[in-house]
Amino acid sequence: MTRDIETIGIADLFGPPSPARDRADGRIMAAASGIGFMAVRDFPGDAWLTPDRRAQLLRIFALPDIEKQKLLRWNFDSTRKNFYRGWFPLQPAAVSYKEGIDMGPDIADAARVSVVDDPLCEPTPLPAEGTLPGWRTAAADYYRAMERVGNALMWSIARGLGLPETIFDPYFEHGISTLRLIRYPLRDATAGIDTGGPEFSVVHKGEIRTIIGREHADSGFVTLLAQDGVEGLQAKNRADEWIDVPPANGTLAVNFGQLLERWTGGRVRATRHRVIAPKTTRFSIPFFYEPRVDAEIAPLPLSGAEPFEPFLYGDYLWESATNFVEMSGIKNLRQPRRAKVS
Ligand SMILES: O=C(O)CCC(=O)C(=O)O
Ligand SMILES: [Fe+2]
Repeated sequence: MTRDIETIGIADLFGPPSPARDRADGRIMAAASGIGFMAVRDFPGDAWLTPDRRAQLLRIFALPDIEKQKLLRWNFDSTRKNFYRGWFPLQPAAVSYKEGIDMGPDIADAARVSVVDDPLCEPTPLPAEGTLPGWRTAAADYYRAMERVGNALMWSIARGLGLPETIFDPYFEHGISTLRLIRYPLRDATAGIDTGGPEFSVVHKGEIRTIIGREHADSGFVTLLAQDGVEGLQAKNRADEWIDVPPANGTLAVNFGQLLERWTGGRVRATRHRVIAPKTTRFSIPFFYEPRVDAEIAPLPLSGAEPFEPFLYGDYLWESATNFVEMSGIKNLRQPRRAKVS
């Protein structure tokens, strides 16, 4: 088992079966079942991972407040009809000090919002084209590039588990992956918020650092995270130590979500992570690769894996995602589509 976060070239995942692809599969599975974090490079769409290209997406943060407010979610502006997609503003009293936007598959293809009455499938409020020319096209392109990487990793993980590589495919057709853009500004020392408590700060290499992203594990299958050159992300290793996940151009940090951990009976690890305040504003771009809302998640044919009661992805996701502070106050707005067997 490796202690550090490995960088893995994944070009071979996009080609035919080969010894090189087998080696990449092996390294990915070792990361997935070991530390639960890796960095990947060399894939179609990796041209996105430069400061200039990321800046095309991050332009949205320079919009005047009045434009951002038009994108707010219902829990921040009750005149809005969107609950799950859209803008979350800074919440100064919360440990997580960030603003940003959550975008769904309709960003890549407008036909991919569902007519079903489900907030998990609602359309994403987006800035008008005239306000941010070319931005929607860039975000659509980025979303599609990340879906492709997520898909390639999904196939690799299936092979790594000794399962047919297409075993997950039906679950991911019409998936509801989220592209999120985040900005963590420096905390405003004059805001009157007492950040002196232990939940707000940690000692890192002898220095007191404020936490700006609360410790958590992600909910979905895999997360593909583009960092924007500024440090701060940390992952918890198996020895329960916090290790830095340094940003590097041309790479995505990858971690595995709780869905995959449950699905594989714990064979893959959903690693906990957090963000500590850097010296400058931090931006990050996570892409949460996720199945369709009505996917029925049942135990995989893995020997020795703990069985579990099948569940619907949407029910599980809503329960999990609405615990995060940017989704506060909406849990009761969606009822499980399947009653729990008690
Ligand atoms: O900003 C980061 O680097 C981490 C973001 C994150 O963990 C999340 O949004 O789930
Ligand atoms: Fe996360």
